[in-house]
Parts: sequence; structure tokens; C-alpha cells
Amino acid sequence: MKHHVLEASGIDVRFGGVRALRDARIAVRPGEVCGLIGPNGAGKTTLFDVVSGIRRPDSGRVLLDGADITRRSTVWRARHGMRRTFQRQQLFGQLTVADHLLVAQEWRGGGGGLVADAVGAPGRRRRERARRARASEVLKECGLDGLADGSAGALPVGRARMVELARALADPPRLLLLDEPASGMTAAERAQLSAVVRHLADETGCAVLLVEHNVAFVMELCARVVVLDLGAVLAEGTPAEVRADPRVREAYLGLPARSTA
Ligand SMILES: Nc1ncnc2c1ncn2[C@@H]1O[C@H](COP(=O)(O)OP(=O)(O)OP(=O)(O)O)[C@@H](O)[C@H]1O
Repeated sequence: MKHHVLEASGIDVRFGGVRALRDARIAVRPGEVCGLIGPNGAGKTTLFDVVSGIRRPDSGRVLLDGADITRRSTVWRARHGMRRTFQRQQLFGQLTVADHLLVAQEWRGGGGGLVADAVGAPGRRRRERARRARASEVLKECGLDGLADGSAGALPVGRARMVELARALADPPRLLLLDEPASGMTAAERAQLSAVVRHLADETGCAVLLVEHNVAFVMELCARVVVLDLGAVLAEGTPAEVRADPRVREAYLGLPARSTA
């Protein structure tokens, strides 16, 4: 069996008197698309914050490819293949769509620094071309190629969410955390989002963890679903197992505990 790309366990986070996470855990294998669902306030975003390094847990460990990264910075995690989108849109309104994908690759540096920039060194130009080609490839895959030169600030919400996804993919991720990626999307956009995520997982082995309130979307896309409630894992399993779990049906899905299906 494949090792875990992400393994977080024993995670506790307190905000004053509020226990946002209590002994929470999450694990995702390469090529797996795992859904993280639960009622409002269950701790999903806080768990994302801990995994991505925005928040240090009061206790617990986060492992990336088996190495303890609990104390590593967000930048370190990003440079080791972790990408994240946020519940609230995080685009640069003044930049073009294509620029978002170029910026995402910029951290690798141009090679040769300012001098290479100033003299237009061949290596620098080659890398620039490769980045533009990569940006075009990802934009096409995400159905955004016709929008590449438009301002990101002018996009409707569903397209803007797709740009956030494309930016996360521009420099290929090893672990992708998506926080409500389908919110505000049309049915056609959701279908495209599903196709891109599935292709990413299948073809590159990227591990994907996604928080989403659209349960039908999660159940259709994810092979495994983890349910958080009151900061702890309430249930986990295949979509069918989770849907049939009486605790999940009552606590989250608003269905009678006993399945009649
Ligand atoms: N910065 C903060 N300060 C104080 N309490 C917080 C903070 N962030 C989150 N909380 C509390 O921690 C708990 C978990 O919140 P979190 O946002 O992680 O839940 P969630 O499952 O992502 O919810 P939603 O589905 O509404 O986004 C909630 O009780 C919330 O009010």
C-alpha cells in the first residue's frame, strides 16, 4: 500500500475557551482525492490552516511524505509541493489571469539574477518561455485559455475560483488543499473542476484534500470522505459508507439516522 503524502494526527487547536480541533486527524495517499466535510464550525478550515502552516497546533504532528513538518513555515511547505486555495477568493484584481500563473512559478527564480535579466541571458529567456508554456497548458486544461489576457478582477465568481485552482497547479503540486472550490460555480464549471482534479490525481499522483459544503459534489468526486464534527473525526470511509453512517446522517446530512435506501 502506498505511503501517505499527508498525515496529521493528534491535532488540538484552542481559541481561548473554544476547542476548534480535538485530537483531529487526516491522512491522504498519492493520487487520492479525499473529501473533508462537516457542519459549520466543525474545524475544517482550522485543520487546513494547521496542515498549510498558517496556524501552529497546540498539540499534534503534521507529516509530509513521512517527515515531520509541524514547525515548518508556510513558505517551506509551498516550496515542497503543498498548495492551497482559500474559502474567500484571493486573486490580484489588477493582474491578468496568465500573470497569476507566472507569479506562481516565479519563486524558482530566473537563473542568473538581475544581471541575467538585464542582459536577457539565453537561460533566463528559455525559462521564461517554459513558464509561459506551462501557464498556457494549465489555463487550457482549466478552460481559461480564452481569458488569459483579461483582468482577473473582472471575472465572475466561478471563473475566478478556476483561476485560483489554475494558479495552484502552475507549479505542479504534490499535495493540494482546496477550501470550498465549487462555491459559486455553475453545474458546468463544477463538472470541469471535477475533471481537472481527477486528472491531476490520476496522472500526477498529487494527493488532494478538499473541503466542500456541496455534499453531492464531494460524494461524486472523492473516493474517501472524512467527516469532522465539533473538532473531531466523526466518521470516515467511502461515500456510500459515510452516507449510511447514522451519526453522519443526523449530525450533518439532516437525514433520518436509519437509511431507507
Ligand atoms: N481566529 C479564530 N478565533 C476564534 N475562534 C475561531 C477562530 N477561527 C475559528 N474559530 C472557531 O473555531 C471553530 C472551528 O472553525 P472553522 O472555521 O475551522 O470551522 P469550519 O468547519 O471551517 O466552518 P465553516 O464550514 O463555517 O467554514 C469554530 O467554533 C470557530 O468559531
